[in-house]
Amino acid sequence: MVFALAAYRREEPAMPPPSSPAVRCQRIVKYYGTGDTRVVALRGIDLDVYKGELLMLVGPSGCGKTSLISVIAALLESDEGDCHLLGENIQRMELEARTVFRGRHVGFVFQAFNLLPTLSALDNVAVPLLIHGLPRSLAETKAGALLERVGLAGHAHLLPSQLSGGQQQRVAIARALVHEPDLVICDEPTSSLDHATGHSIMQLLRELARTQGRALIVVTHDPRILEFADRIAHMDDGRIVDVTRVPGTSHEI
Ligand SMILES: Nc1ncnc2c1ncn2[C@@H]1O[C@H](COP(=O)(O)OP(=O)(O)OP(=O)(O)O)[C@@H](O)[C@H]1O
Repeated sequence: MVFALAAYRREEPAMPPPSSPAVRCQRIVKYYGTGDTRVVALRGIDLDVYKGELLMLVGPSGCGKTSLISVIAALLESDEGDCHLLGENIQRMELEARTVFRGRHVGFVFQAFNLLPTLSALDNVAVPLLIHGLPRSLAETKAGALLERVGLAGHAHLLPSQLSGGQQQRVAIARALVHEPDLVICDEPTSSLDHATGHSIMQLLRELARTQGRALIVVTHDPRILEFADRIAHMDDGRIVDVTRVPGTSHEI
């Protein structure tokens, strides 16, 4: 499915032109299963994603979006081709090095928020920093600053169940960004939110990515948020069939 594009407004300051890509996929092929039951999920994907860029990945169910972001994040090994993240071929790394590299450089935002229900908003955001070995007081200071940045300074000590869906997604965004990753991967970040909340979440994601030069990949079925993209990669049957540049973008790649 190829989404129609309308005219878009641009409010953020222009970013400088990108240099080397944060993500470079070359001829990525992914199979599941063997023999008669083999499914070809990715059929030779070439894709670059640049720092400061928001790339949306769209297409019908089963076209390979989840497989592609999983290969990019090295959660899934491809069967052919290479994927470089920040110039590193992470698929070729040992498992432990790959996990450390992913933990340091990639942040994730999911449709279902995936917050830990017994931890406060502050502690949820601090978790990645504690995992990276930061002292608790420093982790909490950083987490608090990011909660403030996403507009939830007054909600730090509330549990996820005491927050609205939009507020929970803001906490999830703060958690995804607190360790300052170079790449943020968002899987359907707005699909459980109403239109206005989804809009404000996308605005926040784009601002936080752009001002800090991060690369953002957003998988979505939600045509209402396409206006936030710099580029839209349309997938079908394991291929990228079209890449649309959204009018007004400052990136000349
Ligand atoms: N673990 C698996 N085992 C077998 N086949 C799989 C597996 N995961 C995905 N597939 C198949 O691979 C193809 C691509 O799936 P994928 O989940 O990447 O698509 P998608 O575009 O993310 O779909 P959706 O929008 O529904 O999440 C589909 O045909 C799917 O059925």
